[in-house]
Amino acid sequence: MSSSFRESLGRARRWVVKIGSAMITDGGRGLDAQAIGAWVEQVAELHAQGRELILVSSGAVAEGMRRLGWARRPDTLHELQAAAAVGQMGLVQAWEAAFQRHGIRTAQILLTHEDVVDRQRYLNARGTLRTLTGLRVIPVVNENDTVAFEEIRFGDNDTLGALVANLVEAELYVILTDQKGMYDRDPRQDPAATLIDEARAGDPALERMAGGGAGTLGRGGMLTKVRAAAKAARSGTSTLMAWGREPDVLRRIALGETIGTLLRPAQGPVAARKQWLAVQLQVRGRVFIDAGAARVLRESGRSLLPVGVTRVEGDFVRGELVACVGPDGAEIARGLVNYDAAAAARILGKSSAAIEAALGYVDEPELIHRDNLVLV
Ligand SMILES: Nc1ncnc2c1ncn2[C@@H]1O[C@H](COP(=O)(O)OP(=O)(O)O)[C@@H](O)[C@H]1O
Ligand SMILES: N[C@@H](CCC(=O)OP(=O)(O)O)C(=O)O
Repeated sequence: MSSSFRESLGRARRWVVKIGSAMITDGGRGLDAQAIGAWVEQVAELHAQGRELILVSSGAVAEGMRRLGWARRPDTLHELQAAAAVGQMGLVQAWEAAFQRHGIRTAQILLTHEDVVDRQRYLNARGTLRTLTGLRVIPVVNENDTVAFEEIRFGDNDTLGALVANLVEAELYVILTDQKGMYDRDPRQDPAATLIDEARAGDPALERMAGGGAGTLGRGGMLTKVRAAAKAARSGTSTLMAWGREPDVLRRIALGETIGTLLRPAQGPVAARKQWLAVQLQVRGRVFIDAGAARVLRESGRSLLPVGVTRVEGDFVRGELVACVGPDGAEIARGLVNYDAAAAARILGKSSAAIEAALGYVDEPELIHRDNLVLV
């Protein structure tokens, strides 16, 4: 069962890949261009297969420390922020240069905690990330260290990566770190520690096995990774922790190979995503549907096709949440819409086969896919 799950996970379309400070700076010796080149080559390959990838890259503080000649992670917030500001320049330069060799554009996204917890900003960040991946750009995300106050800092990029996975509803969250995965205890403390192949994300036993306090470069250690996996699971995202220097690590994950530690969500992605969208998102518009469509949504749990829609209201973009309202004015369901308001207005009442003639392109035959639809 596990290996077939790995195989299906390998086919995941949307990935968030987080790379820790120790990995990217070769233990603090400076940005490791060779390692970056190897990851980028693999990301470019997965990207060419039509997948969407978002990188969460640590290393700004570590690279800043190196550039400033500091051997020890500073204690004061302003020194940390200064180091991050210096190092972030090198970080994005390194990613951009490596992706340029494959003709792939990159974008820098710096996020604070507020960008994810505030609904308006949340939608903004989500919309921007989705637009970028839609444009086939690879976003490179880091915490906005220079403006984040101590109390609102993500504090570690493991958590930031999980929240980004929630934002874009990624199927897979890969954490590349300096260990082969998660062990039953800290392998630095006890070389007899054994690697965990698979566990349930959020299992409290995992926290007891995870050591906190990372080395001089990173912040999180294993505890934040375990907690991040639990957060990622809220959107049905599976987390896979693996060694960043493992040859062909991303390619092999994509092939479904058993590598690293897999932390699986208890709920399947569909159920988790439905729950997530019901509580997290704001309704951006309404689509009015006819009696036939209302019946199939209620009774057969099917997707909403444009043919059953009579009118649209609101200014939504693709991927946003809209309410489906029946002929009697009552809300029947909510779901993530596959077309923006203008396109939806042009295809309403039409059969799915007629979408291309109306728009000149087809994103999806459904207006709202049943996986993204919750009855209310
Ligand atoms: N149970 C565990 N399994 C694996 N690593 C652990 C465990 N407990 C603590 N660790 C430590 O966590 C470290 C990885 O975390 P961290 O240094 O924050 O890396 P990163 O920079 O990739 O986020 C490992 O080097 C290891 O010493
Ligand atoms: N924003 C910080 C992230 C620090 C951090 O979380 O590091 P890590 O635990 O190595 O992922 C930086 O770029 O240095």
